[in-house]
Amino acid sequence: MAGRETELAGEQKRVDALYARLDELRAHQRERLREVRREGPSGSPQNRSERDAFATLYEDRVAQLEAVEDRLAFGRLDLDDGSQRYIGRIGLTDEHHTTMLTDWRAPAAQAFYRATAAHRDDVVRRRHLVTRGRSVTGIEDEVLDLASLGAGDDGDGSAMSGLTGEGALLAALAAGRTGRMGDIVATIQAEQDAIIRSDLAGALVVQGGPGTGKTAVALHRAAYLLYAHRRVLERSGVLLVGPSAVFLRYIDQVLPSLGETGVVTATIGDLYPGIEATADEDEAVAEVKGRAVMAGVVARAVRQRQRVPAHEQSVRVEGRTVVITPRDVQEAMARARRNHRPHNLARVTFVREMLSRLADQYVAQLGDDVPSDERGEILEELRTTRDIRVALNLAWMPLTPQKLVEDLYAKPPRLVAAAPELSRRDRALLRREPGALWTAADVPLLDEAAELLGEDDQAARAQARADAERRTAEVEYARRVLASSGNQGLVSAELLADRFAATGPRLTTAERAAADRTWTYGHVVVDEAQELSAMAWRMLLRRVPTRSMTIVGDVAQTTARAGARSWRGMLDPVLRSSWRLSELTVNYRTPATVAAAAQSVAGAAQLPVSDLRSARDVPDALVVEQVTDGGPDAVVRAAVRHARAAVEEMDDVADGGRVAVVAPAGLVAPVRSAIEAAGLGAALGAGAGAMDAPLIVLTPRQSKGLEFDVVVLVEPAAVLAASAGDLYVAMTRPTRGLRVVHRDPLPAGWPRDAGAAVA
Ligand SMILES: Nc1ncnc2c1ncn2[C@@H]1O[C@H](COP(=O)(O)OP(=O)(O)OP(=O)(O)O)[C@@H](O)[C@H]1O
Repeated sequence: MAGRETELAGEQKRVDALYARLDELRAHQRERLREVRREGPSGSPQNRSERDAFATLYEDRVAQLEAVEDRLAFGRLDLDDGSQRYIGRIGLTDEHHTTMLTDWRAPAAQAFYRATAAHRDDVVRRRHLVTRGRSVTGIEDEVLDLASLGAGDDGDGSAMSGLTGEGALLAALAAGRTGRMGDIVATIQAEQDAIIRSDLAGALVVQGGPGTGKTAVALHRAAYLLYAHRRVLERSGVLLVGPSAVFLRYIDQVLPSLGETGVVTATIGDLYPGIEATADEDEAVAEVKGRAVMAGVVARAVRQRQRVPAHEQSVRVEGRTVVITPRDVQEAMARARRNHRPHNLARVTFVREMLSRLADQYVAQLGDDVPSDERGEILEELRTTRDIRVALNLAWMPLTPQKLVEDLYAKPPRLVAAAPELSRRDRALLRREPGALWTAADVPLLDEAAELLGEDDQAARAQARADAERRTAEVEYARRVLASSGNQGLVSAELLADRFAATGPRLTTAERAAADRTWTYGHVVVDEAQELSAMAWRMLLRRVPTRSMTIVGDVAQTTARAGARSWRGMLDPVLRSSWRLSELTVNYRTPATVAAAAQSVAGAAQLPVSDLRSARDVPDALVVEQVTDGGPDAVVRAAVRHARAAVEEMDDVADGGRVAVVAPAGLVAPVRSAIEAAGLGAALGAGAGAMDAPLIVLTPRQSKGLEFDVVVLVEPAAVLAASAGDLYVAMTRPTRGLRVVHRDPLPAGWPRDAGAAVA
């Protein structure tokens, strides 16, 4: 015991030194910030912009140093040469530039996550430090150099072989949920670490059952890539795509806690700047819109706006007649298409060619040689003649993506012509009045249309050239400023150039990227990727031409009808075979009893479930109550009873505790009303901040990707009837307990002995 106390005291001393250094750095940055601010608003605009840029820089750095307060240091490696290496949230050096703390993402930290007794990587001992605030409250050692141990001791003591730092891990898993996802930086497991540090290049697909840490791994990988490839990714940006706004809010603290704030987060519906996809949509309609054939439908719809007239048309211009002939139109079209430019851009060539042909007719009637300036006037006259304008528009209509897609939905003959491969029923599903709100499934179609239509981008291209030149000059200037101010290494010249606001407020990379439909990112992370339709994949791949992607999901949890049933089926057509697959196999969330029941039910429903081992079990994790009498409201009343008991149970959970009632869509409103009627309304969350409240009522679909301490699941058979994936998702949300209330028989595959039955 005395040995342990001594060890703890030793670690406390070391941790104190690290926090002291952190405080020193914070004070230093704050002082620099004060100095910059003290200089006031005088000086040339150039000086002012430079000062503002440094002020923002110091503010960011202070914020970053503040964000690493919790568990600053969490590990120690004892190495063969007798040295010790402390692992933490960021790297720290002392005033002599000697390393005090190694960033968890640095190559030197990798052994903390990967070393095993079989592959020690020079590690004699791995130590996990447990801290609360700035106090060291525990240490947990794993001795990897077995020669230094007695026989029979594996130096690990894990209940399940392969888990590292089991005590710290189990403590993390058992902690109460707060409604926000936390980082796992202190307890990343080896199979997760291999994915996190996998190469930047190419598309990496991570398949794993529920609770295997896919979301956690995806976020830590984003932080790792930004660390390891900062130069490239800071400039091009990283995009993270998630399934819903609630989900994005659930995860929004993880990257900042890892010191990264520049990642753009979006749902598929957010990816077309200027379009707000707010309307809900029937699954069947979304499925049709998501089919790969819709790319051909949109392409045909565009092409059908290029039409050769059936007859000649004579037009009077200034007392003379010119004739628009089908043959001229056809030839002008052929010329316009030659460069394969998008519709609206090729149209410029078409119109120019047609006007030139009409001008030839006009000039021929004048008989004399016509000087070139007069030909210009004739061209202008023809261009502004109404009948000619109408005829040329009918032949080659200028279009916005919105108009094209809206017309497809609103004008049945257009859809018949563009989509012969769709059945009458499918086409009827797409029918919609003009002016209706956009849905998430419309966005990939609009994006497809935007690609094929293009914008008249001459002005935009000139602007882009000017911007690029100015940017090069600014980066060069920033480089000189960094060199002369001794700030190299703190920030890249590119980032500092972003901050120089010489011409009004300048946007960060993330802001610029989010506002630009044609932005191409350096890396894209997709979570719950199994839900994306074929059309959504096409859109996403346009955002990342390098195909540097992290794609995480579980094809057994697919609930969208347009989503993936297998990765190969969904990704081969868009990525060909240029993607690699990794699997996660350990469930860290759900108690083993609940996970086993969910696997069994999902297997019976023929879902392609992955192998899954569970890191732990919890006593009485599964409770089932069958309601046999009392009318249809009885199930709702039983759900409320369980919800109340669970919320009360959470009072004893340190640091949080969240309860969700997951019910079939038709029962959500009755459950909500019953909760309010029972006086539990104050605990109930709603809107964007719903996850912050102690209690929430959700459909299975809305619970996707989220987790709660206790889930009360209402009528699993009804959930299954809508979608087997929905039931698998709903059953695998709790970290402590699943309470099931039902009248209808339990779904096939429900283990007979699973769950303490309540009468
Ligand atoms: N190495 C780890 N250490 C501590 N906690 C972990 C670890 N890996 C995963 N977890 C925790 O397990 C839970 C599930 O993780 P996560 O949500 O990332 O899983 P998922 O695979 O995305 O699940 P789903 O497919 O069900 O959405 C989270 O609370 C996460 O913090």
